Amino acid sequence: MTKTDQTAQAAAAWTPAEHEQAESPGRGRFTARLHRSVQRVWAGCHAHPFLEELRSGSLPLDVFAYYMKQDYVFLKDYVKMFALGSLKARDLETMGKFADLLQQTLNVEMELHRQYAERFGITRDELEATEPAPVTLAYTKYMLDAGAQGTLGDVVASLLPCMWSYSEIGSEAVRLHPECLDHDLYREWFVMYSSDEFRSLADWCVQLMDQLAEGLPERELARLEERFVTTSRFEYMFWDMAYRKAAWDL
Ligand SMILES: Cc1ncc(C[n+]2csc(CCO)c2C)c(N)n1
Repeated sequence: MTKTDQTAQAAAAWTPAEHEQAESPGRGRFTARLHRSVQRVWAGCHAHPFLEELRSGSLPLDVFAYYMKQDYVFLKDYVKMFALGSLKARDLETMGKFADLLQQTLNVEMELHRQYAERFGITRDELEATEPAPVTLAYTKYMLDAGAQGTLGDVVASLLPCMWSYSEIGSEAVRLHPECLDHDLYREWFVMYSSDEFRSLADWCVQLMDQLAEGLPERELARLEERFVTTSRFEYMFWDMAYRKAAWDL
């Protein structure tokens, strides 16, 4: 069996848990539809060998370092989605929330990212000099284009898989594979993405998506769903790119 077959088999065996619960806040209506539409893709992420090995602690350090570098260039563009969120929002509360997220991610989380990377032997210069891999570039440019051309709904539908899937990956890992917290270096990654703070951020974004979808015609809902499915597929490809350390051929 090839790695891809194994991943598909593991994905089929993986059973969704918390996020399927009807009482979860904001998981009603449109976001329930979104979640259903990416079930196979997200299950593929959970079951990807990158995450399996990260959870068991057997992921080679050089593979994680490659992921960290690509993630850093990803974040540089991703935070611009928060700027677009602030620009396209119509009420002060949402404008302020996106402005806070921009400030927090750009000035606090990215600094933490630099410090964490140093523990893997990646210097700040090396991080700054990282050239985006094809998948990183395609993902961020697709997302920024969808956000720039579209409404606040397009911004949120495009950036949501990043937050929601990471929150699900972090909390499911800690719940089902508590040994993921035993690793000296990878522990921090799981602590961050399984935190209550992170979950409330994802919940806020899910609720905002539901509010924005209310009353929209099916034609627009279908476009938002397509954004959400596409960036979810890019999330899967990002894991796969990092695992294979996939870069430009020439
Ligand atoms: C490829 C990729 N996808 C998602 C995340 C997770 N993430 C990045 S920024 C952010 C919101 C602010 O913390 C979240 C959840 C990541 N790091 N890398």
